[in-house]
Amino acid sequence: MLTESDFVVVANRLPVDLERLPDGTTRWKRSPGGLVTALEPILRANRGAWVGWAGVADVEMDPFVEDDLVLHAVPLSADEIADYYEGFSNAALWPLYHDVIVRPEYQREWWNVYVEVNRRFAEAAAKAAAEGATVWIQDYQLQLVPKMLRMLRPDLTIGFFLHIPFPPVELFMQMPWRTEIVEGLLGADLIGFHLPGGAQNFLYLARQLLGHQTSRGNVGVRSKLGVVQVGFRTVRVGAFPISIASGELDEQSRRKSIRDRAKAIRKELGNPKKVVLGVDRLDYTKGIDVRLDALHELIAEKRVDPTDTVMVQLATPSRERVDSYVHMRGEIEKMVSRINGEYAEVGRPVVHYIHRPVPREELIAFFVAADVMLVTPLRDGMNLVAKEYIACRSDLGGALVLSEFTGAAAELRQAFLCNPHDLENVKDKMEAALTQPRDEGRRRMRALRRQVLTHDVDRWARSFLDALSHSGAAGPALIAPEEASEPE
Ligand SMILES: Nc1ncnc2c1ncn2[C@@H]1O[C@H](COP(=O)(O)OP(=O)(O)O)[C@@H](O)[C@H]1O
Ligand SMILES: O=P(O)(O)OC[C@H]1O[C@H](O[C@H]2O[C@H](CO)[C@@H](O)[C@H](O)[C@H]2O)[C@H](O)[C@@H](O)[C@@H]1O
Repeated sequence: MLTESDFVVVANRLPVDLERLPDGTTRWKRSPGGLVTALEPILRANRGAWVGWAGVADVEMDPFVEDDLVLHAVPLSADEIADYYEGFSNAALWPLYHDVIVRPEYQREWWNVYVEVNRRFAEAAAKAAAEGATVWIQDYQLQLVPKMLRMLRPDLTIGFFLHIPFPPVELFMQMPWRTEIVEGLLGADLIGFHLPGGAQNFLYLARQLLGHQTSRGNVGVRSKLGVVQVGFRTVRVGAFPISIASGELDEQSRRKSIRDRAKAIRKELGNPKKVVLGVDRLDYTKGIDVRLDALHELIAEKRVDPTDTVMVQLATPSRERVDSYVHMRGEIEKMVSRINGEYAEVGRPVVHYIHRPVPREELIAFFVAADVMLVTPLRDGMNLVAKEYIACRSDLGGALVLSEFTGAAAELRQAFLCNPHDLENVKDKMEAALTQPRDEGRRRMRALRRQVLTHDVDRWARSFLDALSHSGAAGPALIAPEEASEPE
């Protein structure tokens, strides 16, 4: 029988996905995102557990251990996936929080199921947590869990982190269940956002919408936390920009096998003078259409030569049953065909488009191979791809074109920053990145690397958890991994 844990992470997804194989059997596939990499040492040192959905419908099982982590699978039926995940999370909250790039749909039935599923996650977390434990809830899919969990388990220290932007107040006010959401979040002891702006938007709502007393000064980055007084409880609000396991990626990208593969990729692309790369989930927030439009016009204006420049767009399928994603996929694929139809030669496409996830090592080789990385979201909470590209460029080569509307732009100031709503500006920045003098490129990349290598995901997790351990109702601080004895 598994014991209760002193540190529990609650996220929509488990760090493993259950795969159903053609012969009817199943297996767990590890999906080592940045979050699990960052939290693994703390999870291990604190008898940690992870509560989340297995990625497929109707998985009901007792808690189990996988790769030394205790996993609690929260079952979701096919209808719940449609209403809670595809519906309320990804067709209402996601577009609302990303500047209503597409119109959010506020369906009452989706909301009811969102409440029900949040309750199930809260109950699972309450079961997994030991007396006085720390529970860290992740992201927009679970905004009601902090309050629900506090009602079930007032002894816990509860943190919440939002991975996507928290929208301007005027947009948030569209949400029919806006009061419930702000109240849900206020169940936490510490609420984290990527940027101070998100934290300040939230403080304003806590004050104006719910009438709580709040601090009024500016929130800092990993400093100067805001405060909301909720009865006798003090809730803290702060900005903690997430990052990647940059040291590990730097090390991997230096390996000979990766360098050789990067050369081979350039060769397979026909050894063009310039390789331009995009790497995204296929999501309308990512501005894949913006960069294709820009490339198309640059070629038409003869500012880019399609015989010596090649673009590769790696696009992981995402949320494929949500209408806006289906529509956008069609649009992107038309744009790729149009550019190739007008400018490609037989056997030499201008845009290579791959609608599949790429294995990690291959992805790193693409980062090493690319002269220009295009990250052009219309809005993005952080954007880890931008940081991954930089971590992979120990050669100080390459150039990053980065949208000002990403969280990453606040830190990566030496990138070619662009406004994705201004196509001429995107074109100018792409051209500047393609033609930058070598020394300027090295200077920019050196500064970008200094930022990314000193601010890794471990620092992100520690800064949040340190602030949480110092928050009002906090129990004992978590054990730092180096203080803990080795697991048996
Ligand atoms: N085509 C792809 N193949 C493999 N991994 C991908 C692909 N596209 C994105 N990824 C990975 O998914 C993660 C995306 O994180 P991020 O840029 O923060 O955006 P989001 O979480 O919104 O998708 C990165 O770690 C990136 O390397
Ligand atoms: O779980 P999915 O629906 O397949 O979506 C994948 C994840 O997308 C979002 O990522 C965000 O978090 C990143 C890390 O903080 C950040 O860099 C990025 O800007 C965000 O978009 C989402 O927030 C996650 O919950 C999803 O799992």
